Amino acid sequence: MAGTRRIGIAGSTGRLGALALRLVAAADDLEPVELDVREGLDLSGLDAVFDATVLDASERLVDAAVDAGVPVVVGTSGWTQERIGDLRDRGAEGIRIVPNFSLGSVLETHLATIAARHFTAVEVVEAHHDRKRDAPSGTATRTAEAIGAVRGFRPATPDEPGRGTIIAGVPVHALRLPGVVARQEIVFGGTGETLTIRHDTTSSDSYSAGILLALRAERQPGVTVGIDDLLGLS
Ligand SMILES: NC(=O)C1=CN([C@@H]2O[C@H](COP(=O)(O)OP(=O)(O)OC[C@H]3O[C@@H](n4cnc5c(N)ncnc54)[C@H](OP(=O)(O)O)[C@@H]3O)[C@@H](O)[C@H]2O)C=CC1
Ligand SMILES: O=C(O)C1=N[C@H](C(=O)O)C[C@H](O)C1
Repeated sequence: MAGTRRIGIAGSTGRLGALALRLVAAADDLEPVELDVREGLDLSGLDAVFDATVLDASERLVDAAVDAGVPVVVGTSGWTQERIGDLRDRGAEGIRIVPNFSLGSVLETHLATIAARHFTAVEVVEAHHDRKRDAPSGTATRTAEAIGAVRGFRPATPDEPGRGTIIAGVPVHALRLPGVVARQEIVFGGTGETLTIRHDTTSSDSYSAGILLALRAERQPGVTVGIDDLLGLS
């Protein structure tokens, strides 16, 4: 269709990719093209790519997109600060890595950066469905990094078995259970009080608005993490 932007969708057979495929197919201004990253990385004719695969495939896809000058919205979790730093060093442009597309989750992490100015002790507990392949979640990792950036690196006292994965000085605990979609609690401990910030994903519909916002956003220079800028939060 004239005037539509062609969006390559990698991982369109999976939960997140199938949602993106439906959203893009239903949008008047976007046209979906299903991509199987296992079969090749030809991105010609695409205006942007949406990635919802696994980390290894995601990294290869983003490398190919950087070479081809095609913008990418990455939904796949597991991108480390180090790998994002490598992309920036390569001069990557138009890459947006989104740990979580849901408005409530983005706000939860943002609110945690405010609380982090006032509390020195904090732990994160995330829960996801039992088909999730990675742990801790991309959202919990990003949350811990965002808290760590406010507090400065302060090693958590208990770096020992049974006390979670320490990310940017913050212990992160991961549960994988049937019956759960996604949930995250950020618990701050202070003098005679705790503050808990909790977000519940009850349906993957929560990702829809953020996916479309990211796909329709103007191409950003360099590498952007999250959709905070698109929500007026940064
Ligand atoms: N940012 C966000 O808001 C969200 C992020 N996610 C993240 O998105 C990613 C996908 O999640 P989800 O959709 O639940 O996962 P699924 O397991 O449902 O889907 C994974 C998709 O990746 C494809 N795939 C698997 N291995 C490879 C490979 N080696 N090369 C190419 N493609 C591959 C699968 O294809 P096939 O079917 O052929 O195996 C499938 O299409 C995860 O990292 C998850 O954490 C999930 C939800 C929200
Ligand atoms: O795999 C999932 O389901 C999700 N993955 C993302 C993550 O790792 O944080 C986002 C959301 O929590 C759902």
